Formats: sequence, structure tokens, C-alpha cells
Amino acid sequence: MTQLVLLRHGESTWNQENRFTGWTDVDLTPKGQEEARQAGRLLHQGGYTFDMAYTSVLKRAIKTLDLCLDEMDQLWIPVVKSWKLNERHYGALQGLNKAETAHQYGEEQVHIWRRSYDIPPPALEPGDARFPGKDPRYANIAAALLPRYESLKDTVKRVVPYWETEIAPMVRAGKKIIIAAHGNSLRALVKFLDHIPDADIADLNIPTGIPLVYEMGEDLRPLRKYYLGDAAHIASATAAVAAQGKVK
Ligand SMILES: O=C(O)[C@@H](CO)OP(=O)(O)O
Repeated sequence: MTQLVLLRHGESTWNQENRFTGWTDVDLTPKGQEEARQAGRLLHQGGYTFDMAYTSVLKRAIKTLDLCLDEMDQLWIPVVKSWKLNERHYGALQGLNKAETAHQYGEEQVHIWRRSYDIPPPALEPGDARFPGKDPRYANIAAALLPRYESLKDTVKRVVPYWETEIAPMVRAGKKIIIAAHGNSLRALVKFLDHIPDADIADLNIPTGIPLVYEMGEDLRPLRKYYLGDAAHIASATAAVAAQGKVK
């Protein structure tokens, strides 16, 4: 049996402000930092240890991993950062308040933008200063590979090959891995691991800062998965993510 832990970053400033975030590199709030530390405490109390960690190139995931590993006294493990684990690129929605967008375009449209499998958000205009090609952290990546928007399906197309070529071989080799990433990059991975049909993925919401443990067979087929922590808190945090697209 192998084990894998997925961890969505703690609350970010734009989670707190209820803004579409995507590739915008916003920081954790104090609550988000505490969620990350609490994740580390739960993992430590549960006797978990890791050989390696993977995260994105966005500071809310990097800092979450750091705070979590600090609580576990495991800051020394190798950490690989990849843009392939970044959040879904939310295109021209990035920065908009989700409830205001629901007010303007309707809750149904916002739900489609947030949770449909293959309907993308509006693209960034050519020349938009937010295009990742203008950001030095993506300087070594061909501009054609960098998104101006992504549907979840597009996110699956970058996350799953990264899982298959970089992370899965480590898990197969018996390495204990934690992946600290984002709501939708983790939804993409969970969809793949659990074989969730396209039509059903809309119902999956992942709360911030709560470790999700997978127990897997040798073939990396999930046998069991569970969040660590208080069940009522996990349920309300998950429902709160789903409700972010409602008119307030
Ligand atoms: O804004 C985002 O980038 C994501 C995660 O915070 O939001 P949503 O849950 O609406 O897909």
C-alpha cells in the first residue's frame, strides 16, 4: 500500500475577498497561514512523514507547504516546484469578485465558469499585462504553452501528464509524497485518480488547508481516501467553497 497526501493552500487574500484568482500570485491571509500550520499538526499527530514534496510556482501553495512541513519538522525534504501544478488559469475573470460576477451574469453562468468541465472562462486579451509570458518565472517556457485561460479540461491536460511522468514514478518507487497545490489543479488530479466522469466533476469542491490522504494499491489505484480533521469543519469548509459563486 502506498500513501499520497494532497493539500490545497490555506486561505489566500483573494479567497478572503472572494475574487477569481487563477495564476495571480496572491499571499496567504493570517487565517490561511494558521490553516497550513494546522494541516502540519494533523499530519504530525497522524504519524505521517514525507520523502518529497511537489508544489506550484505560486506563493500561496509554496508558503502553505513550508508552514505545514515546519510543523512536522520536515522542512529538509526535497521540494519540486512546477508551473504544471499552478491553479487553473481563470483568464479575464481573474480579479473579479465572484458574488458580483454572479449578480452581473447570473449564478448559473458563474457556476458554469467555475465548475463545468470543458467550458472555459473568457480569455485574457492579447497584450494583457497579466499574460504569464510577461512574468520572469515563466521565461523558460515556450509562450505557446502558456495559457490566456483554461477550462478544467485544459488544466487536466497539463496536471495529469506531470503526475504521470514526474510524481507517479516516485510514488511507485515507494516515496511518500505530499502535493501542495490549488483548488482546481487538485480537482484535475482527483478527477484522474478517482476516474470521475466529466459530468460529475462539477460537484467536487476542495476546501483550503485540509490534508486529503489517498491510500493506493501498487498500481496507484485509490483504495481509500479521507480528509484529516474534524468532519463537521470539513463539511462546512467544503460547502463554503461551493457557495462562493452565489449572489450575496
Ligand atoms: O479563484 C480561483 O482561482 C479558484 C480557487 O480559489 O476558485 P474557484 O473555487 O471559484 O474555482
